[in-house]
Amino acid sequence: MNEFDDVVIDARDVVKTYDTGTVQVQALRGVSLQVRRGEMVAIMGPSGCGKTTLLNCFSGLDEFDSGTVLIAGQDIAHMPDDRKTEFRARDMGFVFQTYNLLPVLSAVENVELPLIVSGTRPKVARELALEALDRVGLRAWANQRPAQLSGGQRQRVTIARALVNHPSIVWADEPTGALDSKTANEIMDLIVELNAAERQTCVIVTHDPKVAARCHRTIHMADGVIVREDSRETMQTAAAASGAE
Ligand SMILES: Nc1ncnc2c1ncn2[C@@H]1O[C@H](COP(=O)(O)OP(=O)(O)OP(=O)(O)O)[C@@H](O)[C@H]1O
Repeated sequence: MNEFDDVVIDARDVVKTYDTGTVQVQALRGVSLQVRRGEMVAIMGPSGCGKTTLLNCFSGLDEFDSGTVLIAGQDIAHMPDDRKTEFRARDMGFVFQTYNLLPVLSAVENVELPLIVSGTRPKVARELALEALDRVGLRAWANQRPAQLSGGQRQRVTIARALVNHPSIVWADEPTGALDSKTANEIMDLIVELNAAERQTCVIVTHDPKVAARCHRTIHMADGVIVREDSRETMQTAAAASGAE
């Protein structure tokens, strides 16, 4: 672990209960995880085990009952909402399975949107958005709307939007879930390349052992807790054995 220095995500004993009024579901039952700067960590486990809940709670998108989450030393759960929003906009990028792109906006307008919302001047936002599209190989598609792009291209736009601010942490929930395996592989190439170039910390929820095999380590969850951790080498062997190579 010497190639990574400081801990940027430090979660201790996080408990999260959903209360639907009729039933209470304890989705996280005391989860602790430390992730170091520049690490790519995959979160795997059966459907309903708490992966998305972990991502939402750790990234400050959702509240939790108890425990602590420090991001770069900052206790985001207890930040005032406006500061939390600003912190997320500045330091975090989000990539979801369903692209969450606005259909009426062009690729470049989608990418610049978070910058405009956080107060960047439109001219500067446009330059940064074009530069981000360049990084994902889509500058020539800047004026196309999402419907005019393939699934892989749309996911690239989502990645450009997540990276436009050069965030220190990227949270990805099934980033390749909607893609065929060749395109999924290309998207992972891109994520790995960007991680290597910018030393972003990436937390990736995935069902795909091939995706996990590209990460530095894989955390396995079951029923709201972390049950095991595997190295990249172990996941590469597992991916190969499952025929996923
Ligand atoms: N908004 C909600 N209200 C009530 N229960 C919820 C809510 N969101 C999630 N849950 C429950 O919390 C548990 C964990 O859900 P979560 O979405 O984190 O699982 P997951 O591992 O990401 O699943 P999947 O792989 O299917 O996406 C599940 O039992 C789920 O039904």
